[in-house]
Amino acid sequence: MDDVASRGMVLLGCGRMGSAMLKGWLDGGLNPRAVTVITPNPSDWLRETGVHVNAPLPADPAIVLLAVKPQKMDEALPQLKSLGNGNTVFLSVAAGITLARYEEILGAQTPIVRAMPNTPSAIGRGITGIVGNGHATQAHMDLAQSLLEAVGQVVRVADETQLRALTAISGCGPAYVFHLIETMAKAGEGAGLAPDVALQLARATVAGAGALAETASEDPAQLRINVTSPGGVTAEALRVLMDEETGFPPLLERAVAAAIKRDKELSA
Ligand SMILES: NC(=O)C1=CN([C@@H]2O[C@H](COP(=O)(O)OP(=O)(O)OC[C@H]3O[C@@H](n4cnc5c(N)ncnc54)[C@H](O)[C@@H]3O)[C@@H](O)[C@H]2O)C=CC1
Ligand SMILES: O=C(O)[C@@H]1CCC=N1
Repeated sequence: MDDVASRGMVLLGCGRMGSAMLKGWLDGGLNPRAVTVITPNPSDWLRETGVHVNAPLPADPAIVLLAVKPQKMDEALPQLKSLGNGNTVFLSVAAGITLARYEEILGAQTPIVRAMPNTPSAIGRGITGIVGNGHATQAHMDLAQSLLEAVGQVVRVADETQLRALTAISGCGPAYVFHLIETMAKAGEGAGLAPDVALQLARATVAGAGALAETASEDPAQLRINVTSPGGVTAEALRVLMDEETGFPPLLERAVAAAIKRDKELSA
């Protein structure tokens, strides 16, 4: 982090993901004057942080965070080409775009780390997978990891292809869980509860179960069994949800396969 404070950091794009990460770093004590953000539409929050917005680039920043949409990368990234092939690490959170594609744009000697975070990073509860190219040294990987740990847990994956599956599970996963909350609330309404009560029940149940799954010594399967009284009520619901043909297992398998297919399309 001393290196970031002295050489500086650049953010390309500062929407939901970029802001969540920047907030974590600033809350952790990073000097805003060490940060330069390039973004066409800076938010009020960003302007008030005291970072440099759309200012000239530092000559040799320690790190560049790439946080534009994958579809914007080809248009946005070439402006940073002068920082490639040096000792600046490029840390990308964009889905789908491969290390090889970054090397094509920035130069083959550029240290690049691909990362896939998720939106709970906004409250310091994210989980991010990372993988580096051949020029990302241990020190570069450690820098990327320590920056990402400011917003949650970090796992390193052995090779880039695994980032696809990780994206489909933890990158997209919060959306699946939010949809579970929505659909539980809807089902509660359908069964006669007031909408606000149904939403409160669904939200607290998912949050409470998540916290229990994270802290309990038992694994999730045992926690499920703990809820399921033999011959009781939960068992009947689980008979539907755990059905091998029509329940969660085949449904989630299809959802994950669809996410992976799209990730492949984005990297084509
Ligand atoms: N939202 C999520 O849950 C996750 C998103 N990601 C990745 O993070 C990246 C950003 O996603 P979000 O933050 O959700 O999108 P967003 O739309 O909130 O932010 C993108 C930002 O890039 C800016 N931008 C557009 N064109 C630009 C240009 N030419 N130069 C500089 N900035 C430009 C936009 O103004 C915007 O502020 C994507 O590549 C996505 O794949 C990764 C993990 C999770
Ligand atoms: O939907 C997307 O493409 C990004 C990647 C993971 C979460 N959001």
